Amino acid sequence: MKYLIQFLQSKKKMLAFIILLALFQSFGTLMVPYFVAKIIDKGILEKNVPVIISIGLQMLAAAGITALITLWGSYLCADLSALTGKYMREKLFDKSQQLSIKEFNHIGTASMITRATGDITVIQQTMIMITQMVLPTPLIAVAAIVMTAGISPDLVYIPLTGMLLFFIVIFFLFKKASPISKTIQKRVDVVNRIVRESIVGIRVIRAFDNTEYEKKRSDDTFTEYANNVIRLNRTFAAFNPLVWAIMGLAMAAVVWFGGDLVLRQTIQIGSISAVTEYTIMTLMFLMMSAMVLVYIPRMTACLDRIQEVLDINPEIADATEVCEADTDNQNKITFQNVTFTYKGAEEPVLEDMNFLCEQGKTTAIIGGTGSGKSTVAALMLRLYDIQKGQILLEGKDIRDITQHELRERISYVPQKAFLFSGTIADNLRMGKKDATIEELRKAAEIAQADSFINSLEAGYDSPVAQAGINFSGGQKQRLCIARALVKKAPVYVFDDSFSALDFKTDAALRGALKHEMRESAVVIIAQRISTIMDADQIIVLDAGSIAGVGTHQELLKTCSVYKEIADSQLTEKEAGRV
Ligand SMILES: Nc1ncnc2c1ncn2[C@@H]1O[C@H](COP(=O)(O)OP(=O)(O)OP(=O)(O)O)[C@@H](O)[C@H]1O
Repeated sequence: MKYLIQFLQSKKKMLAFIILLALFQSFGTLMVPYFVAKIIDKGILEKNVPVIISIGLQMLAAAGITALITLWGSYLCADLSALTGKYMREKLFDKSQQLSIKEFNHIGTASMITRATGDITVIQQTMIMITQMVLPTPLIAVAAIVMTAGISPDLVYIPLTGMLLFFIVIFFLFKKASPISKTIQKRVDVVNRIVRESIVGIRVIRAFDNTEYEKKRSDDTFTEYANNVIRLNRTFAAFNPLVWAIMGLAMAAVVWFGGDLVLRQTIQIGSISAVTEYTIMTLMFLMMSAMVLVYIPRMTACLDRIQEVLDINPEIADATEVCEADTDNQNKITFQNVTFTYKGAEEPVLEDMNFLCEQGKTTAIIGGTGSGKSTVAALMLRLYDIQKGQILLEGKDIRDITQHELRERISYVPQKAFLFSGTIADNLRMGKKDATIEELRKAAEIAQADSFINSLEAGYDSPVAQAGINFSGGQKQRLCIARALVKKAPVYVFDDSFSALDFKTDAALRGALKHEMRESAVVIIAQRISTIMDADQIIVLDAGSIAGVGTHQELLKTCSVYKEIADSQLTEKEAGRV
């Protein structure tokens, strides 16, 4: 609720104007019964045609003006609701960019998507309903009571009793509907997760012939959701006839008691029609409000879920006093006694790591699955903060420079090749918005992607589907490498980025990289020895510790872990031992 209040405070004038329009709308709505009463009493009963015409015209004008005011109010309400959605989505997006990977994972992708889409839509729709249906209700109720009292104080008890009965019904309705509304919103998260998994994992589901199991899983989830919605609708099904009964009783009471007053000549006959209309109108607005109010627990549940994300204090934040990296420093990345443990893990994933990546040199990191290679890359980018030691970029602790500067100075190719929808050129320009087509071509040539891009009909303007699914694994990897190369940076990190390339392309790419990257430090993480055997230094990781550092030939002699990997992958001749 805090963020909604914050937003509404910034839109005070607009809100005040909407309330003012609601006031006029309520007044205008109540004017119609007033004119009807007057037409009956002064025109029809007295057979005075000019009065009928004159009051009829006044009535027409009042109805027309009220309609225009209502239209204006609706327009502003829709605007306010759209702006609320925009504000909340922008805030959520900004926050999602600040959260650490751990914090993001804690919320979960499916839930994050539901919060940014469905939850905000619920808030927007409920806001429109509140401003249009709930806001005028107290104004109409008070004005109707006052106007009824003006006609006859004796008849005031009828709308008051009607309202009292109505509130009793509402109280029980709320008690039953609120928990169901809250449950429905929670179930939406589960529905989204199941739908997302069954769409993203469609290939695996089909490959494992798991369709029946998935169908049952989604059926159960959808049924649970539907059952809750049915329960809510049933509750309302009982509500509607009750309210209509109250309205009918109120009308009968007005005619009964009003008729008696007319016979005693205390009020005129037209007044009965006015009081009936006031009573019905008040109860109708109350009924609409009640229907909207049932959505409020759902809206507050959505607001709470958004607030939960926005209130997270990102664990990785820039220091209050930051310094700039020393661009002349040749020691591009330094790990000094680095120890890192993932939250919740018992053992450190990396322990007491020391190494240096120098300008113009290629540092390779090799090791078995789960030995901590990708974690090293993540730590360089400060996706996690280390518990012990220091990581330096150009001589400065990465916690002392801004995250923006750090990530500006490192160009990174992730292990899992990911492309965004758009064109190839859009994707390549991610790290350098103003890169010329020549720059794109050059990067693609180094990444061995130029020839396949040129073979496409639209070349660099060829469309990339969502997540790059219209490209093969190897093509995606080459495009991701080209994307990283377009960005000029003193440090390049390739996290297992050559794994989907054939040996020939891998070799051609490494040759081109060596030639082009003389001014930068290059870090290549790999599982294949052939990818890294000509690196200037190779770091061998074994269960989070450095088992050896040196060149290929040195490690063959000194590091048993490396020798084991080499023996399993290369022939004697390939390993350079003969
Ligand atoms: N977000 C995480 N939370 C907890 N543990 C993690 C997380 N990411 C990785 N790990 C654990 O840290 C260890 C090292 O993972 P890492 O991804 O760095 O290994 P890797 O050497 O790159 O493996 P691979 O070659 O299979 O990609 C693994 O045991 C893994 O289970």
